[in-house]
Amino acid sequence: MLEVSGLTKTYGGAVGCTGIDFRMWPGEVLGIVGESGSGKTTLLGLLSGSLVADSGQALYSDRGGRVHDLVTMGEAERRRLSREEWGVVHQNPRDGLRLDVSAGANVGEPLMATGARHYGRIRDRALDWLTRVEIDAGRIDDLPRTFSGGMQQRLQIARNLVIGPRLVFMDEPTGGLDVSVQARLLDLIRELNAGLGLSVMIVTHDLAVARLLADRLMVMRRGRVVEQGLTDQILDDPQHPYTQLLVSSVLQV
Ligand SMILES: Nc1ncnc2c1ncn2[C@@H]1O[C@H](COP(=O)(O)OP(=O)(O)OP(=O)(O)O)[C@@H](O)[C@H]1O
Repeated sequence: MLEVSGLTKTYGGAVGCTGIDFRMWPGEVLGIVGESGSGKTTLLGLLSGSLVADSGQALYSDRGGRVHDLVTMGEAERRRLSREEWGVVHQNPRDGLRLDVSAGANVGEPLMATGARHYGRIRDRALDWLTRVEIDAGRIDDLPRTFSGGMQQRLQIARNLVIGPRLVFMDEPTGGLDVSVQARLLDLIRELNAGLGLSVMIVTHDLAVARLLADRLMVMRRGRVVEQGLTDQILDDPQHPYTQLLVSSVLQV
């Protein structure tokens, strides 16, 4: 579904990420781990369209089997893919929600953006998704600002998944949530991945989150991928000295 080679982004003289090579298959959860500043968010931004790469290639095969290079594709096509095939879940739900409209409208809007017009059906779909992410149906007309952090995060997930995306980018989706809320959210992401065959690229600095969710891991350091492979293999038998340090929790904060 995604084949990335030589992807590079610098900020002035500073390296964001460089020479990134990897592949991603449909239905897979790919975890990106590494210390702060290792380039995880930069990589996610390059793929999801919020940043522009300096060089490299990222070939994405869409639902219809058409291949697009995310580095060189036009803005109109990128917007179409964002609307119809991708989701982006931000660490801070406030970055991914509209706080001044109701929970129902937050979930309904992406449907309208993809052409849905029938109010009753849009509301039904929104209601269905609120229930799936365990938000009480009675809260459909409430503003997200009246929700707890965990509820806002689940609402952000519903807003992203209502259009039935193929690929969802998640940047530390459970960061800043307390442990029990985090556990429920991780269960939810797992269910959605298994139930919908959704592909997920998830950035986390938390190896326990990576272990629970990811089929495969990429370990980043100073803008480069130092090791990648099956999650169990990487965490149980790390080969690169940096991964060994990471796993032995010396670098975990
Ligand atoms: N807008 C920017 N301007 C200048 N440098 C930046 C910018 N964004 C990121 N960088 C630099 O690029 C490098 C990679 O940053 P990035 O945010 O991608 O890392 P990260 O692994 O996501 O870190 P964190 O876990 O702290 O979010 C860092 O050295 C960072 O200082």
